[in-house]
Amino acid sequence: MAGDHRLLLENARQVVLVCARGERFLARDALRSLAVLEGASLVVGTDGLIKAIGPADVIQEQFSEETFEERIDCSGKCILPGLVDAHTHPVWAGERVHEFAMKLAGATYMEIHQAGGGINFTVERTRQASEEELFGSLQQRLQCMMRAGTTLVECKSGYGLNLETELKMLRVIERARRQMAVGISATYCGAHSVPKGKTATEAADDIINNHLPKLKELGRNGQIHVDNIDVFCEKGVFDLDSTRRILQGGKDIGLQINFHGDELHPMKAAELGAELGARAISHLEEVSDEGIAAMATAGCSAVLLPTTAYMLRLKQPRARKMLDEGVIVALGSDFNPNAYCFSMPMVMHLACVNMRMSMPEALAAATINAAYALGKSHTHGSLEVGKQGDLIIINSSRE
Ligand SMILES: N=CN[C@@H](CCC(=O)O)C(=O)O
Ligand SMILES: [Zn+2]
Repeated sequence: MAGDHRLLLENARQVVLVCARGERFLARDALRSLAVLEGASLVVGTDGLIKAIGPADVIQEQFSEETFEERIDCSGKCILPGLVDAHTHPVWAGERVHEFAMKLAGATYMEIHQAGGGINFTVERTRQASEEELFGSLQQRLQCMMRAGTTLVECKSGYGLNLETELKMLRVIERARRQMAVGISATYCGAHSVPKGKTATEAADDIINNHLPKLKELGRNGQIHVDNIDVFCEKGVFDLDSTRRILQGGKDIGLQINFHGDELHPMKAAELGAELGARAISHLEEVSDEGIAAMATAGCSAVLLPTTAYMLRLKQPRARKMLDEGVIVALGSDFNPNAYCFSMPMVMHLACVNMRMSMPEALAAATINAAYALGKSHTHGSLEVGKQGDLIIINSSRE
């Protein structure tokens, strides 16, 4: 039924705005208390944007003459912004359950990787898979994420490594972006691993000379929209020099830098990211003190991935140190064949228990700060007038 507005959420016990003054991120003291309204209503317009939020009686009075396509009685319930998942690898074929058994028997992530398993195992299977098959599994995975409250998700390529398969993955992500009711930030991750038969330098040359020009062309004519460039900067994968060249190449064609760094070995990835103006760096289990300070100064966000440290039995990233130093801390599920988690609530829980983040810090990290990591905190990540009407209603009266 047509109406003046799409949606009226009435009389919620609590509306957790997260922030209310147009903040692009929350850090330091701003994380101590999030913006919350009690006994409030919220209106979403036909354009999908938030039109009004306020005390239930004020909204009722203000909109008394207007019609809504849908009204939901939120008495006794709590409204939150949709969750933002800042790091996922959701396009792939081929299970890696056998590797879980190997890890349980003592093998490390890198031992499996160097023996041709891990990412390169998934690359083989993903190269063989049809676009239709990849789209079908992506659709199902995104639906699972949405059911757990995610409304904006970063999606990486990176199981193709050659141009043909990287483009196939990016087309699949583009199709989901156009067809599905979830926000997507697309990341080109052609430097996720060094392909068989190439050195890291050769792979970097191929990316810079062949992949990036093609992405630029496809972006220009509107065929594929890519937001971010990623590299797995790690000992035995891409060293600091190759990482720098690839990220700079991506930045030169207008992509935001958002990469894997300082995960298994200290690489000075954080220092590099700060220098290059990176939006975000993920993992950071092995980040240096200098790297943390550089990220705080540069406004480069840290995307922490509690499922990785849990799955691989790594030491936890130093979330408390980062928060104390003023780094913008965000969270991601890292959904991939090695860390099979769709749920940002589970990620927030692990962040609280294992990384010692407070509940408000975890919620900000999974909303406004994750949106910042994707360059989308002007439109996503909090409930404020003019922002996207992405929200979740939970049958619980309090934040
Ligand atoms: N560390 C690199 N990439 C992924 C793992 C991908 C895989 O193992 O397939 C991560 O973020 O955890
Ligand atoms: Zn990753």
